[in-house]
Amino acid sequence: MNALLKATRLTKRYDGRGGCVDVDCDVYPGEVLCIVGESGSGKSTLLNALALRSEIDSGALTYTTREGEALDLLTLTEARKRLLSRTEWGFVHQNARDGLRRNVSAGANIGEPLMAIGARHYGRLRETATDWMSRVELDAARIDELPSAFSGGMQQRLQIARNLVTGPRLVFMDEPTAGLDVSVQARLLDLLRTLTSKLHLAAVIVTHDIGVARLLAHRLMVMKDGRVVESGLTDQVLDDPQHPYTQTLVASVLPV
Ligand SMILES: Nc1ncnc2c1ncn2[C@@H]1O[C@H](COP(=O)(O)OP(=O)(O)OP(=O)(O)O)[C@@H](O)[C@H]1O
Repeated sequence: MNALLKATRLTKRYDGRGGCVDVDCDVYPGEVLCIVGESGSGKSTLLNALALRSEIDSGALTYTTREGEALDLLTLTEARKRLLSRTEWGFVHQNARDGLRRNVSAGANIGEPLMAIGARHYGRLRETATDWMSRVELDAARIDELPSAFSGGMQQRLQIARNLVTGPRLVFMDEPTAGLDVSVQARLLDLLRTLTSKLHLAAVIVTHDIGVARLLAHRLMVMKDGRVVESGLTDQVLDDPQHPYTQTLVASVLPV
């Protein structure tokens, strides 16, 4: 099976410091990859670089489209990047406020990405939005309410619906459950696991929470000081960590 997204020696630094360095990474169709590591290890920098949300210093990055076309992402025109992010990708922000439009209704938040790729039939847009409200376990009767009327966990569900409504193949998520109450977090993780599996969705998820990674990820990449120090199948990495840093990370969350 060919990788959907392939990064080779990807480097993004800030004035020669921080960021991420020489990262190799493959994401396969339907696979959930979690990037874990402590604060400042370079997780968000890498995620933003992979999702073309920041300039990359060096390395290679390719993506294979639905049609099987291998795109060199680093030489893509802005128009093509936009199309890619509207039709094949999603990006879920840690803070739902960054991924939702505050002054339009929940339904419009879900319908807008479809309109951006040409959908115009109001009745069908509303029907799809209603359907997606239910799929992310929101009360569809609240379709006309503004995002601010929903709780933090519900807003995150809305953001997920807005991202998935166009049927992307790859979704990037930056700490999607951070900052939520534990019980809200657990339900959201459950939903994410169900959706990624049902939709055969590939996802790259940044988290500092090993518990989140254990629940969601097929594969893990452990980062420290901007570099990947260990990667592999989730159970393998967490049950038999090889790098001393991973050992510390795993030991720090073992039940006492
Ligand atoms: N805009 C920036 N300007 C300068 N340095 C930055 C910038 N963004 C990140 N860095 C530095 O790059 C390194 C990696 O940061 P990054 O935010 O990618 O880590 P992270 O693992 O996502 O951390 P966190 O979990 O706290 O978000 C850190 O040393 C950080 O200080």
